[in-house]
Amino acid sequence: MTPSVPPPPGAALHAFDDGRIERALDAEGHAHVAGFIDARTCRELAACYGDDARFRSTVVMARHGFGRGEYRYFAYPLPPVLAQWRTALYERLAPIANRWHAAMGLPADFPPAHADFLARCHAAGQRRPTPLLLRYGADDYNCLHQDLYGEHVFPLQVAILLSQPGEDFDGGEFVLTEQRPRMQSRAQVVPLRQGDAVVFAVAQRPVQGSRGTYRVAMRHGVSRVRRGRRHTLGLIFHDAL
Ligand SMILES: O=C(O)CCC(=O)C(=O)O
Ligand SMILES: [Fe+2]
Repeated sequence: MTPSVPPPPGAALHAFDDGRIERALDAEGHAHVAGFIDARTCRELAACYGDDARFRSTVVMARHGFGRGEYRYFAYPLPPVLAQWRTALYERLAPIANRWHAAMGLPADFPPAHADFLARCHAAGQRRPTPLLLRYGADDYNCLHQDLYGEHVFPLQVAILLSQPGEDFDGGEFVLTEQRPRMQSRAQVVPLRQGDAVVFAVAQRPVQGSRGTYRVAMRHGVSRVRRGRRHTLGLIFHDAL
């Protein structure tokens, strides 16, 4: 595929253009992109957490039974680099999203440009931006969940680890579970390092079985942080009601 949106600064988009991400997504429902952004960019993004003017809302997870820790949703306009990454990543993931939806018997009509998909979200009342920064301290964790915010759902999302395991924090592993029909859940840990991204299914993915394709339900979360401070950036492609 020749992307029409050039790679934005600071992110290793080439990893998306050689088919490796697509093959991993098809096989496992997630793809680990090592070294997606550099350590300096990680530190700059994590440092934004305290900048109130950038955010539309703050969620204290314990208040909602979501876990322990905090996250903040960015306000529009997004910081330019996030807007560029969101646009460029969407364009690379939309063909995969369409193929997955077709395989699952769902509408496979995600437009090639993110602006057109956002216009669809906004017309349905999903107008609030969903990119977020998460912050965890010792004993914090994120319960298994699905980031669904309305009728319009783009089936893939991206998380980027901004802190360095073993230095900034211990524990706090990124966990994915999948549940096949009539089977117990299977967990996978993605061993992210600082600056790594994980692309993963928001809620479900197609799996090819001997009797055709079936849907597997996916959830993600974070195990307990044992020490230190952990920051993550989340990029979700649908907006929220
Ligand atoms: O902190 C994490 O690694 C998980 C973040 C998350 O739930 C998300 O980006 O949707
Ligand atoms: Fe999430």
